[in-house]
Amino acid sequence: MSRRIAIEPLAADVFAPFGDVLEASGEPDRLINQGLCGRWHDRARLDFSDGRAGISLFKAEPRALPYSLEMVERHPDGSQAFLPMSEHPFLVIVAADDGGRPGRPRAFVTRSGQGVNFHRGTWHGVLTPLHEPGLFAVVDRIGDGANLEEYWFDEAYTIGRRDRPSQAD
Ligand SMILES: NC(=O)N[C@@H](O)C(=O)O
Ligand code: NI
Repeated sequence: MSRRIAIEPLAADVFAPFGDVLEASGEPDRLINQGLCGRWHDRARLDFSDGRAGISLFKAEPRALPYSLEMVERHPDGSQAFLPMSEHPFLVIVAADDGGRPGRPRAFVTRSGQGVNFHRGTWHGVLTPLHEPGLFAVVDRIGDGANLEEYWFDEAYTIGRRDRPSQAD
């Protein structure tokens, strides 16, 4: 099977097996602050085996497309959320688990204003901005242990350009 992977637009239903899509879309769950603010309430499953939730700031180098995916990782002890602090789209790569190894990855591109929360133990690519500044708030587990399992592919996958449908598999 081809090692080229087409990029799909991020959608909550498609992403559901891997995590949550965070976006202020549709009607808010609550109107607060004298009706001047919509609240999309409790939209991500935070899950930590022990330790606590923390918020860190990541400033990552933008990547160019096509992107060579050499590895994915997972965090067995906690979920991890990528919340962009700019309006730019970014690349989100995930893979289902197949007997302790990642299956064929899937690649998504966000729309401006979308963030993601990987469920605990979900195979994912590391934070992958596509534009400067690659500035994100990251909500993940603060605690003991590495909480990190990496898987390096024998052969890299090529994450294609969305505007080149010929790369679709
Ligand atoms: N290692 C780290 O803090 N970040 C990664 O988990 C990542 O997914 O980018
Ligand atoms: Ni991670």
